[in-house]
Amino acid sequence: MSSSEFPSFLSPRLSPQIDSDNADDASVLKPSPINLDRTLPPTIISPSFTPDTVPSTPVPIPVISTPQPSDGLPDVLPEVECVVRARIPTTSGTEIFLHLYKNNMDDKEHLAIVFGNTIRSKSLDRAREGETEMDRMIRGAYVGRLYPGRQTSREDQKNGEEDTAKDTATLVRIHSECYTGETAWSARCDCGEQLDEAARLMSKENEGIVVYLRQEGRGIGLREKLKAYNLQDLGADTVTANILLRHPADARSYSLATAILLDLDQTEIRLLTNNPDKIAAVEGKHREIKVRERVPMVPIAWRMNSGGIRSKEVEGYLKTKVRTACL
Ligand SMILES: Nc1nc2c(ncn2[C@@H]2O[C@H](COP(=O)(O)OP(=O)(O)OP(=O)(O)O)[C@@H](O)[C@H]2O)c(=O)[nH]1
Repeated sequence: MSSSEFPSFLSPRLSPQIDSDNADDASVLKPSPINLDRTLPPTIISPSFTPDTVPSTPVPIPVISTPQPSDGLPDVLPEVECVVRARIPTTSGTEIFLHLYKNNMDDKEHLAIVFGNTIRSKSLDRAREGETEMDRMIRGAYVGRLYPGRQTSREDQKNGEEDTAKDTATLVRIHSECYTGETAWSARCDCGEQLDEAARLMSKENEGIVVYLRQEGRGIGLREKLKAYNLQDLGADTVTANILLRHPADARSYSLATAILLDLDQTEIRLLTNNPDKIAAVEGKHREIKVRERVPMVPIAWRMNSGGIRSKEVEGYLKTKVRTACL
């Protein structure tokens, strides 16, 4: 199947209403060119970064040597346990398996969105004392598919679940929750678009994992992020706004993602990101996981004629983000 045959994975978003009788209104919605700061290093703003056409499938970049881990990686990974898993048929036609985790670090419900039916959680499959077959099926610890009247969690092993040897590392995206970008149609960032793009690429491979971490607003939470937006409207960039609020520029941590990936039996991955800090952080202090390749996430707005989020706010956000990017 060619990539063009895959359904769009875009979630329903508000589309601008253009009044055809009023050409002036329509011109307001025209995309404006990205005006990258001239002081950025040439390697980041080279023409290869904004080519006329960018392949819809990004070109992976092998990770030869991992960047030095940033300070503060924990010596011991948190403990995680997948407490429930469920099949989700999606609007694009792709089926995903949502894995909900608990952990010994916080009380949040972190998730793994698993594409394909070959990746399994070790903690989910582990037998629980005293549980019945029905208990196992209700918490999602079954193989194959559920159907009315099914009696056992362990049947159906070969029903659509082929144990074929893999020759490529799994495509993984570590995604931090962004209520504004994913739910409130925000054009201040491209988080929702990046989640959709990750889903599109994983649907294409019929395999992949989005680890969805509940660390809203680069870890400062929604309330503080909204204050940061007001500071941005007052002229600060996204990093300065955090600092003015006495928060670190980026308060996220990825050790839960490392632990969740290990629970899903992943030790070698291809990581979808532009953020160099994520590579070292997700590999863990003791290199529990190896990132074989980095797959860039070029914003759709930077691909010629490809649509994507356009607004003066998202341009400011991307401009700040590109300073730390490894595109
Ligand atoms: N504090 C703050 N957080 C923001 C802002 N805009 C988006 N976010 C949050 O940033 C997170 C996404 O991080 P980004 O830095 O955009 O991207 P990334 O995940 O580090 O990098 P990629 O893997 O390349 O996408 C989400 O949790 C968003 O809620 C902002 O202006 N201020």
